[in-house]
Amino acid sequence: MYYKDEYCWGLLINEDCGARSYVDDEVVITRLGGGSEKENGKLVVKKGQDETNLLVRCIMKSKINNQEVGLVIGKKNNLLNRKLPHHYNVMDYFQIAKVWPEKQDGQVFYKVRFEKLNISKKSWWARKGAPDPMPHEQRTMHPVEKVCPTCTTKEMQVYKQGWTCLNRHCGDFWKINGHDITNSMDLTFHDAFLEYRAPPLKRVSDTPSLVPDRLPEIAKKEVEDPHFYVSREAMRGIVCPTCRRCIPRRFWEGWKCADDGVDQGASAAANTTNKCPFQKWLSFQPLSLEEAIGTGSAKPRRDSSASSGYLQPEISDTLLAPYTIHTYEVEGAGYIVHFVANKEINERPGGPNDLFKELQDTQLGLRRFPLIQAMVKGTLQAQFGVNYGLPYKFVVPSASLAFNGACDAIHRVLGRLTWATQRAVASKGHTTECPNELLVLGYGEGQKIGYHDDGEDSLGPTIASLSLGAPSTMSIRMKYRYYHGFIKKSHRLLDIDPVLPKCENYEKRLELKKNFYNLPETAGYNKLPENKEEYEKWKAERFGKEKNPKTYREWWQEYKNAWWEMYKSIPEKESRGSPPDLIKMELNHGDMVVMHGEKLQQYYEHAVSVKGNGKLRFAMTARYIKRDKVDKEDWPKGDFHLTGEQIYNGG
Ligand SMILES: O=C(O)CCC(=O)C(=O)O
Repeated sequence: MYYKDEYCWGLLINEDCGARSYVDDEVVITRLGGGSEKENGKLVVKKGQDETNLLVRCIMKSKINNQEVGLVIGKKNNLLNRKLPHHYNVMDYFQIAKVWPEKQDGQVFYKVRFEKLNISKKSWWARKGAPDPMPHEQRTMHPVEKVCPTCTTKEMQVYKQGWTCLNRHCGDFWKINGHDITNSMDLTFHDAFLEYRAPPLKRVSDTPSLVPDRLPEIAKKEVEDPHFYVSREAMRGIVCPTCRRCIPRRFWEGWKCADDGVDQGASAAANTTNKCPFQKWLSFQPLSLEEAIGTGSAKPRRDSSASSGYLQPEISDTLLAPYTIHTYEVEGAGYIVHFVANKEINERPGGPNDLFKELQDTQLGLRRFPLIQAMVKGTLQAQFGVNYGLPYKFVVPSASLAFNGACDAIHRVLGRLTWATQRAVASKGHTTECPNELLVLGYGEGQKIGYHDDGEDSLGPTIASLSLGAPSTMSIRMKYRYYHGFIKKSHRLLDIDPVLPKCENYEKRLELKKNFYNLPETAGYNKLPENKEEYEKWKAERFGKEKNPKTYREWWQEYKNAWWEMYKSIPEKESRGSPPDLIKMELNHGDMVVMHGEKLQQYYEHAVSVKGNGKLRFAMTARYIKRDKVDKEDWPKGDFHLTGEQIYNGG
């Protein structure tokens, strides 16, 4: 359901709309989603709904206030017995004719009957050969109505099998002729219930078209604003004027309807190939640095972490001058080095100011990739990207470009990040591999990348990034499961819990763990097994011998009980939310960040958002990808040879 202000504005009907779900040329009946699970291929209602349920509240509010609802039918919905043209197909505006509770698997849940608003016109999804619709005034069919003898509610007959009271608080609810409906699956809708038409809805608002034509407005905006292409509005999709398909803005250059060049996008998910020739390329005028940064974006040279309740960095103006260096020690995980740039660094020939300009003047091939973990398969990332060198997770291998042949700016960025990688790690007395991959991300107005990690097993432990253009904030926090000690969805306790410093209930959790492992009281968190191997070794030593009076299962059960006892004793407000940010870094034009430590990616996650009204930001992130994790034929893509000015020495 798409809802706002507790109004239902739109609904997607896809697979599994529940028992008796129904779609014809004008009527749609569906259950309000949520609370059911598939068991042996059958949808079983596990959790009931009542009037306090958000979806029920939204649908009721829309019904009472005569709010029309836009319906979208998904390809997986087979109630129409026809092949639908797209993955998701906009039907039309509907009115909510009836909302009522039903009972199944011992749970009460809600159903909705929608009626198409404009019934004077044949629906595009109407059966082949269906006659023209009858005028509204000739539709006289109406279901029989009865007054419930127990609660006096007047109710229409919904089911063929007989009349039932649909007031869920009445003793006669879900009874036919005084008998409980035991097998609700046998019920069918009465013909009159399907065929009656509610009085036409007085439309309350000037509802926008469900298939908006944005092209005239885009043409106007492009004339008014030479930087329209990075605006929020320019990031939205359009409807193809040729084939009526929704086209997301997949390309930096604009919109293209055909699927060519889309490897894992929405069309791949829908398993279709579209060859429509329509494309709309935007006009581009490069942004100056001032325009990209935007007005009103404060430019603190110190991280927020340096001045508030976050993890404090160690600050040095001399370590790698002219950069100011902020070093964050993330105990038990690794470290983060923030290279804070300044005017002198940025203005040097070939430096960040020049790079920002050159990157805009180059056709980089930026495009939006599908999110790896998306609720709806094929959903695209907000920002645009292009990958150089060995392929990284966002792209299919063939989409990564070789360093050889990349423009000079890319090589200079690589030079800077190679230098930053080596120097940051050397400042802590370590060494690391040089990068062989570079991901360029282009962010438009207000865009952000949500919390994620770069912790794939194909990656080395060091990640370096350079920020150009608009300022942004990088936030780093512990992952939910490590912060709380259990998995969010299943509430399953972590068997290998590292009990990291600053996690929730640190002391109590550490004490329980030390008891569990029989560790001395003085032992720190770093004595706990950290991986499966260490854990299995401990388990074999302790429980492998017959003489142990307790089995591992009993031991674990006792620990689990004690853990949840401890958890229950903590006020809910303090213990269930998202983990707090540990570090907040202000990334300004020319800044670089190096994260080092495998565990940093394993236990922590980071997010970056463009600040204020910043309009354009490039983030260039260099990593080392382990060659053996990549197809041999892609290896040459990671080879490069820097010459002259491309080699950076920190000036
Ligand atoms: O935008 C940035 O600075 C960082 C991008 C990022 O998190 C990534 O590439 O994984």
